[in-house]
Amino acid sequence: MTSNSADREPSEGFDWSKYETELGDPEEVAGTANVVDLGAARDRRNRVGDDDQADADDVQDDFDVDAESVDGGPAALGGLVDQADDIPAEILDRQQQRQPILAEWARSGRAFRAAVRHALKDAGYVAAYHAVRTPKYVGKVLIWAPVGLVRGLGRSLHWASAEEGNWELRQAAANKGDAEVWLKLDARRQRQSRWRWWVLGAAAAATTTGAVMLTLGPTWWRYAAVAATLPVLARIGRPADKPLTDRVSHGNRYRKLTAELVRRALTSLQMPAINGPVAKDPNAISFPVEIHRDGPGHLAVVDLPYGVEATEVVARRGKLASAMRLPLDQVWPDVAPGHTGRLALWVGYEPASVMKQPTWPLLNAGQADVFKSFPFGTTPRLDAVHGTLTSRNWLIGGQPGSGKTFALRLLVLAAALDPRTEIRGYELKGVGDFARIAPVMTEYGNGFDDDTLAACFAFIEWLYEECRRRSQRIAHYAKLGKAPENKVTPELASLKGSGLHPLVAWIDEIQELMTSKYGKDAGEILEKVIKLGRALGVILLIGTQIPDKDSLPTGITRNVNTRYCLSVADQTANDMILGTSAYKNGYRATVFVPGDDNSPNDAGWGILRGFGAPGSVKSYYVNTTDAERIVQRAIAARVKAGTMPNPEEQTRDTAPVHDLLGDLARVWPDGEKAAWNETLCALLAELRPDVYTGWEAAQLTTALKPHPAVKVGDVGRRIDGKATTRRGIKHADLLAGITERDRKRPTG
Ligand SMILES: Nc1ncnc2c1ncn2[C@@H]1O[C@H](COP(=O)(O)OP(=O)(O)OP(=O)(O)O)[C@@H](O)[C@H]1O
Repeated sequence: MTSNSADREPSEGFDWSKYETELGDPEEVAGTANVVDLGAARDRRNRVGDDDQADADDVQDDFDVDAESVDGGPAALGGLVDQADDIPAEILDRQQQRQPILAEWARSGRAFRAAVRHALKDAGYVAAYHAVRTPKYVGKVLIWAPVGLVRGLGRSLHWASAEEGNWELRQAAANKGDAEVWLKLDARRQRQSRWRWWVLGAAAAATTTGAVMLTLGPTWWRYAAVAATLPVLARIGRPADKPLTDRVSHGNRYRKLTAELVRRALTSLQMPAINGPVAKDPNAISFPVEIHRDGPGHLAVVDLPYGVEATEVVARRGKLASAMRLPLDQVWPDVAPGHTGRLALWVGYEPASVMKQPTWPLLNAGQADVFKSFPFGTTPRLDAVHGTLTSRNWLIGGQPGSGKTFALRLLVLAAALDPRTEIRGYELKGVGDFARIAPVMTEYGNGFDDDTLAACFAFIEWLYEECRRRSQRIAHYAKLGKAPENKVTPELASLKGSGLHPLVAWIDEIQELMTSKYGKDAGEILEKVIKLGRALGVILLIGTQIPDKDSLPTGITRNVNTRYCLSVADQTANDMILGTSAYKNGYRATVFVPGDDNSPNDAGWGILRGFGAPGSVKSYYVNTTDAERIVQRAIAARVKAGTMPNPEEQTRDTAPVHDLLGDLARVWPDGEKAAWNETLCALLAELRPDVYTGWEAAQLTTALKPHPAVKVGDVGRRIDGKATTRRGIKHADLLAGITERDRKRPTG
C-alpha cells in the first residue's frame, strides 16, 4: 500500500495522502473493503472545501461503486464518456442529432421518386397478378356463392332466434332441472330475439324491394348487383382454408430490412467477435439510427460489438447476402462515418443488375472542367459518383467484357468536353472503340502491330520529355508568383501559349505494349511520367486486361492514385488494381460477372478507389452513337476556343507550344502605339523564358516574317530628351496580323 500512497505524486491531479488520511489506515480500509460507512464518508465529503470540489467528485466515484450501492439494473446504453461540462459547447452543438422533420423518403426528389416508383410497381404487380387469375376466381365464386346463400340464410335465422346467446346456461339449468332459472333465461332470449326478428324482417323487405327495383331498372344494374353480391356470398360459402384469391407472394423479391433480420444475418457470419457478445447481450449489436428507406432500398446503420470493424463485415458480403436469402448485388454493406465499428448496410428493393441507371448527365448538354469533378458513375443506390482528372492518374482494370474500355472512353469524353484539354492516346486492342473521338485528339493510334506499338512507345518517351518541359515552365511561373505550390492552376491551364494546358494521355489494353519488346523501357518511363505529371497537368489513363506484374509493372500500380477495378477473376488481379489488402478488406471486384453486348450482367460495375472510401460504382453507359454526339459538342466548343487539333499534323512538337503573335499581344506595354523589338524581346523572355530567352531584335524580325501584316520598321523614341530610333512594330499591325492569322486557320 505504501507504494500506492506515498509514491504517488500530487501532480497526478489527486492528493492521495490527504484522502487516505481522511479514510483512515490504508491497511484497515483494504481489510474492510466492502464495509465503508457511507454516512460518515458522505459527511467527510461534505467537509471538503470548495477548492477541492473537483477532487472530491473523483472520490465520490470510489464510494458509488461499493457493494451496497451497486445498481443491479441493466446498464444504460450509450452514456456520455465525459461529463457534458467538459466538452466545449460548439462540439456539443455539433453532436446534437435531431430527428429529421420529414421521413427519409420524402427528403429528396430522388428518394421520393424512388418510393413512388416502388409503390406503383408493387401496385401494378398486384393488379397484373390478379388480372391473370380472374377466370379462376370467377369459377370459384360460382361454386361457392350458392353455398354461401344457404349458409347465409341459415346464419341469419340462427342469429334472429338468439339461441346462441345463453344456450349453455339454459342447458345447464335444464340438466339440473332448475325450471325457474331456465324460464328466466328463456324469457331473456325471447326479448333479444324479438327485435332481431324485426331487423331480419326489415332486411328481407329491403332485399325484396331492391330485387324488384333491379328487375325494373336497366340491365347493367342487375349485372352490377350480381357482381357485388356473388363474391360476398362466395366469401361466406367458401371453406375457411380456401381463399377465393391467390396470395400475392413477394417471395424473395424484397425483404424488408428489420433489426432482427440484420442481427440474424450478422450472427450467421460466424464471427466469434460478434457472436460472443451477442450471446450475452442482444444489444451488443445496436442501431444508432432507425432503419429507414434510402433511395430505392433500406438502410440500416449498425453499431457492431466493441472491437469489430465494419470492414470485417464488408469482407463477408457473400455470407451476409446468403443469410438474408438475397442475391449478392442486392446487399451492399459499407463502412459508415462515425467510427470504424459502424456499418451501413443498404439493401436494395431489387438487385442492382436490374435497376435502371440514369443517363450520363453530360450526354446531351454541358461542358466539363478537368479541374472540377464530373459525374462518372452511380452507386447501387443510384447516387451519382463524381470523379476528377486533374492531378489524377487512373488505372482501369478488368477481364474482357467487364466494361473497362467504356469506362476509359467515358473519361476521355469528359476530357473532350473541356476545350482546353489536349488528348493523345492509343488503343492497343485494334478495334477502334475510340475512333469516334479521334477528331478531337491530337494523336490517336489503334492496333497491336509493331508500328503502332513503336508509335505508342515513342509517344511515352515524348510524354516524359513533355513533363520535363512543363516542369521548366512551372518553375518560371512559380517565380512570377503564378504557380503557388508549383502546380498547374486553372488560370495557367487556361493561359493560351503557357504550354501548361491539361494533357490527357490514355492507353487502352496497355498489356500489349508491356509484354512487347518495348515493355521494360515503357514501364520505367511511365512510372516517371506518373510521378512527375500529376503537378504538371499531365493526366495518364490506363486500361488493362491482365493486371499481373509482367503486364503492368508494379512501379505503375504503386503510383497511380485512382483505381477502378471492374470484374476480375481472382484476388491477385483484384489487389494488383486496387492495392494490397483490398480483397482482404472487403473490396472484391471478383463478385462482378463480366458481360457482353447480349447479356450485360455486371458490365460497368467496379470498385472505385481514390475518392474517399472505396465503393461499388457503375460507370455511366455511353454507347458509340452517343459518344459521337458528345464529340460533335466537343468539336463545336473547341472550334470556338480555337483549340481544335489539326488532323493533318498529328505531330509531337518537341518545341514548346507557343503562339508568337498571341504572346506579343499579351506582353504589349499598356497604352503604347508602337514598341521596339528589344523591349518586346525582354518582355517575351519574361513571359516564357524557355522559348524566348536570348532572343534579340533581329530574331524577332525573322520570326515575324510569316506574318506580312506585322511590319517591322523604325520606331522613334525620346530617351533622356534625345530622339532615338530603333526597329520595332506597331500595335495596330500586330492586331491586324492576329486577325489575318485567325482567318486563315482551319475551322475543323
Ligand atoms: N457502364 C456500363 N453499363 C452497361 N453496360 C456496359 C457498361 N460498360 C460496358 N458495358 C457493356 O459491356 C460490354 C463490354 O464492355 P467493354 O468493351 O468496355 O469491355 P472490356 O472490359 O473493354 O472488354 P474487352 O477487354 O473485351 O474489350 C459493352 O459492349 C457494353 O455493352
